[in-house]
Amino acid sequence: MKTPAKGWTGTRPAGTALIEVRDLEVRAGGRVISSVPELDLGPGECVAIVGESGSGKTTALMATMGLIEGADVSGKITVCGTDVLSASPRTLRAVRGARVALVMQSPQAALTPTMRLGTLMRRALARHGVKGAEAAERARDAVGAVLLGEEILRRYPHEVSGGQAQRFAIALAIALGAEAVVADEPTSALDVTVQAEVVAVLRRLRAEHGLAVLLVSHDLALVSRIADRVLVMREGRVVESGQARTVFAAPADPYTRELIAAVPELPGGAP
Ligand SMILES: Nc1ncnc2c1ncn2[C@@H]1O[C@H](COP(=O)(O)OP(=O)(O)OP(=O)(O)O)[C@@H](O)[C@H]1O
Repeated sequence: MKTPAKGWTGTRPAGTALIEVRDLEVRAGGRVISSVPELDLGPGECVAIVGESGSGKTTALMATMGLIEGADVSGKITVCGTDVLSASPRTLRAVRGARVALVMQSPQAALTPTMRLGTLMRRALARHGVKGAEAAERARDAVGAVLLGEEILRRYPHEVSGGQAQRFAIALAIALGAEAVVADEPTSALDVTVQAEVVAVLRRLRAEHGLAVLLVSHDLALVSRIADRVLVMREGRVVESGQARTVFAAPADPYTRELIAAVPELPGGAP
């Protein structure tokens, strides 16, 4: 029998997480800009990293995906069984391309402006060996899964809204068979109603497709609606981590209390 994972990460057997981070440290300019002692993301789970601007959230996420440049990264990072710090760029690209998808703040900027979304999806699928009728079916299913109509596939990036572009980016991940989405502030460029749509889509995909989500956000209200577990970062360190419900109901660290107090929608937040 496998040994259960330690601490707040729960009772999942060791080695079954999609993403496992231990003793991560990112150093730049002679200081530690981000350190995460322990982070596990299992199938269908949502883990959120929260904290003020500059606290090291994005750096932790980028290091996990093997995307840090100009800084030293140490520790142990495993994504879908791949040791990120020793893997070749090619292996890392394969993991990021298909099994774990990155969703950034402004997906529109990442879409080729002269290419219809359907063409873009077909090409991405073709790169992974999926063509013809199967590609068409996957594309239709994936846009349906993020609650977009099929006509989105005939549009160009400038013809869709920010929320639709964000959902399309998630659909692309689903079509490629991603098991996890790693999202950096996926809703911060969107207005409140559209943010709610993106959150609803992520929740649905977790429930129906078992999609795991690793989320960076400074939006605690959003995190409280979607995350199972949360890490609170300040000045490059994790000051508190645990089950989201527990952290939001009874924050142990004064900084977490401060963050929560600033959000009126949260219990414990200012009226
Ligand atoms: N390559 C680098 N070299 C030096 N400093 C860096 C580097 N990358 C990030 N930093 C610094 O590390 C700190 C953490 O940055 P990071 O972007 O991870 O914070 P964040 O919590 O995601 O903030 P935000 O919410 O504003 O994106 C910042 O002070 C940033 O300026």
